[in-house]
Amino acid sequence: MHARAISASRAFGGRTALDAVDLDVPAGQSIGLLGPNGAGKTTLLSLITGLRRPTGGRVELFGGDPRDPRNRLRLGVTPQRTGLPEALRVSEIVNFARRHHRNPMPAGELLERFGLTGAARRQAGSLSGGQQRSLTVALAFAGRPDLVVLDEPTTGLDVDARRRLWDGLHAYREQGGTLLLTSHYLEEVEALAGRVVVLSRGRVLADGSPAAIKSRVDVRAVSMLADGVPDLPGIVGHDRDGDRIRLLTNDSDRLVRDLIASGHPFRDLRIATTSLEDAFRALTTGSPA
Ligand SMILES: Nc1ncnc2c1ncn2[C@@H]1O[C@H](COP(=O)(O)OP(=O)(O)OP(=O)(O)O)[C@@H](O)[C@H]1O
Repeated sequence: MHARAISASRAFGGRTALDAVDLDVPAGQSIGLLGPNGAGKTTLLSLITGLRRPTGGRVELFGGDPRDPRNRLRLGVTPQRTGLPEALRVSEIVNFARRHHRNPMPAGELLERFGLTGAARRQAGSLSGGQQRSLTVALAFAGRPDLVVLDEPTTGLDVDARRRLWDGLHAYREQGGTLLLTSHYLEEVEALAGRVVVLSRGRVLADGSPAAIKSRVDVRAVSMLADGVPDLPGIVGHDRDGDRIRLLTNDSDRLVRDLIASGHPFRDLRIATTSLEDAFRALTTGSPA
């Protein structure tokens, strides 16, 4: 097991950010941590990477203490926000990272993998936002790590830059690497992870294949002008905006058929996709606020 959280909790002051979370990260697996803002994803990563200690439970990295430098040397990390020394060239930054490791990846290979070959001689400050992000992710791979932990690797990147970065991550996976990443995008964890763990309010809500998670968070909103909420099967949550009632469901076709058959009076029916945040709330409470 490359990393493990055993009933791990973390509080900040009186506030619980992580609440008795169990997570196994076996060698060779790619895991996507998905969850709304404030779910505890970054906090969990900070425990696994040894930046913070749990206030309850235990966390192991390579079977030992995440703060032990011997374990951390086998780890590659890209935090959510990072700075680059703007005046240094890309190749200088890459070599600086490589020098911390005994058997680093050749600089050319690393740049090639993340689509940065043409930028090797440029100063970091002159790169586009996407290239800077790709470089900070690439640096996590400099030491041929056994486990790579990435916090929202592609947030803010355009579609092309995101795909290029995904290609780099796929290459690592194909060589047997172990990946733990957070994301706000279901599409991203589907593309990169074989397993998805959904966190919400500091707890694990769901843990399964991307397809299984997708079917649970694929929620539609059937909304209408009506007086009350109909009592029908398949409604996983509801809310109200003035006279408009929004019914959340995993099967909008069936809900509409049942609604009409029930004779419940309504006007101005609309069907819309929902945000992932809605889906998480439906998963958490069965009834979004
Ligand atoms: N250093 C800190 N001091 C106080 N509270 C904190 C600290 N770090 C995190 N928190 C709180 O812990 C909770 C979990 O935050 P965390 O950053 O782990 O969530 P997240 O899932 O990574 O969110 P996001 O997707 O926005 O990055 C939040 O309520 C946050 O406000």
